[in-house]
Amino acid sequence: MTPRKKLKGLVAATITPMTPDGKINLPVIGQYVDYLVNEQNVKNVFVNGTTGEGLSLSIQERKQLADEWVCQGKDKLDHVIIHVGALNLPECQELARHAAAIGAGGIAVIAPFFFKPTKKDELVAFLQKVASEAPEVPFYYYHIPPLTGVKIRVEELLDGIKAQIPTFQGVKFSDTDLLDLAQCINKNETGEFEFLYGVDEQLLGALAVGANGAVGSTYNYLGRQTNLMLQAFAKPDFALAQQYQFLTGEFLNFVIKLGFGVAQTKAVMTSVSGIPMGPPRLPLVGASSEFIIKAKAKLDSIVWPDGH
Ligand SMILES: CC(=O)N[C@@H]([C@@H](O)[C@H](O)[C@H](O)CO)[C@@H](O)CC(=O)C(=O)O
Repeated sequence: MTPRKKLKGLVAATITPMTPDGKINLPVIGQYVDYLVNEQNVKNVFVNGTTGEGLSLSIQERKQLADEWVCQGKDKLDHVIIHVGALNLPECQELARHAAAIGAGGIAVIAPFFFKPTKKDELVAFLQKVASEAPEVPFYYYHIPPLTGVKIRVEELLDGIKAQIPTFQGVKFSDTDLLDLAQCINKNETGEFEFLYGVDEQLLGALAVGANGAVGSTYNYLGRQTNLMLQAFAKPDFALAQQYQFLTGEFLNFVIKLGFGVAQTKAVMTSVSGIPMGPPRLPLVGASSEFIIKAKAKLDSIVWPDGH
């Protein structure tokens, strides 16, 4: 495999822009790339994941989106990771082959969650069959037990993983179990794997136990501020890093109480960036106008430590 720039820092979990009648709105992706790079200082993306409603899209739509992100991101983005997880193995494999063919910087896979793997070996066997379809592409396991219900601990999964999945590169860790994350990082003595944290409201805790970076929905519109938190942490200026985390937490705590998910993320991103993200796809339903007004007012009321 060609050596690549290590993935660290922020990764935006991309939203899938849709037209008012529910089709994929590919033409806005070029503008979206520029917005992430120029306004949010975010140069990595995770496409077709949870925020991207990947599991609500057809295989054809997922391929179109992957193509467009790779194409529009060329010479602008550092890493384009494509989520290729699905409920059945052939579709995952097809998407993995496609991601390899278009030159994606990485692929990621969630655990299948209708018939669920219950043991580590079952999960690894599934992941291995997907990874081997893209033998030159760095592979990430996407751990998101609140949505998949698959609670196999990652520190257990890591044992011997390289022998079975030579392309294994790391984990997108979307769980609040910082004990599991810390054990993974402790085992990763040589630093061969990357751990990208996925619960934005507690990223600082994950950084403290050694996460390399983060993948999340809020980095679409709070990337600039979260980057300042990463800088403060690296300095180190923990008091400043805490201020940023408290403020992003204040916003998320506010919207979570109102009811917050992918549909609401689409609405917030539309109002902050001006890029029309459109409605979500059923079974998700669009955010209410009351939510949009309150969320925007809350965001606007926050005074960030850098004065913006
Ligand atoms: C359950 C969920 O959607 N989690 C988000 C978070 O970024 C989440 O939106 C944020 O922490 C706010 O709760 C990400 O982990 C999901 C993600 O990275 C993805 O879209 O694949």
